[in-house]
Amino acid sequence: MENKKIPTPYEWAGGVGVFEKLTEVFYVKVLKDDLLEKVFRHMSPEHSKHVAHFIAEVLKGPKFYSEEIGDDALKHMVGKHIGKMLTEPQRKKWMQLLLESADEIGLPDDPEFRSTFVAHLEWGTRIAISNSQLSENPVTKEDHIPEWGWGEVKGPYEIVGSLFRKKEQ
Ligand code: HEM
Repeated sequence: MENKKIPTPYEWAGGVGVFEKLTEVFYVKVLKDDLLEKVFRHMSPEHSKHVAHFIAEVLKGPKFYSEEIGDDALKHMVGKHIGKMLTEPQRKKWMQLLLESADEIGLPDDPEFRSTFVAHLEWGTRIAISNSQLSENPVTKEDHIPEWGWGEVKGPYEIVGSLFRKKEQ
């Protein structure tokens, strides 16, 4: 693995256009969904792009969302969920539709990428539900937008041939 640059999950996914396409397809589904339509019917025109840019930034892409929103980007994002009283069935549906959209647009489906991608979303949606029960924004100046790497599975960049090949020490 010497001298080999490890791609970020963002790069592996294919760049910002892929994330924008993902959320575009996702919100078409959301607005047709019984559980989620009422949650998102008043979303801002930039919402889909902002969510795409946030996820791209978390997966170690360029700081699109931070640059668009400014210093308080995380507080702004969390603030959008505060008081919304989102439910677990809504969260589950959000996950289901997002992952269906991922398959539809051909987001990489190798086990390593999907594992880190789903891990982030599973974590993020649970935080969103939890924040939505609050009436005040808990984000402080010390908090920052998370960064999500490859995690324990290691990346597909290490896998040539068998998925289960034993790694050289
Ligand atoms: C990993 C999971 C999630 C991420 C990354 C995420 C990301 C975001 C971002 C970046 C915004 C702010 C958009 C902007 O600045 O214009 C936002 C707003 C919002 N999110 Fe989430 N979110 C997640 C999960 C959820 C879930 C599970 C729900 C509901 C079931 C939800 C409901 C909303 C709503 C209602 C808004 C406000 C929409 C608007 O007024 O424009 N989010 N989300």
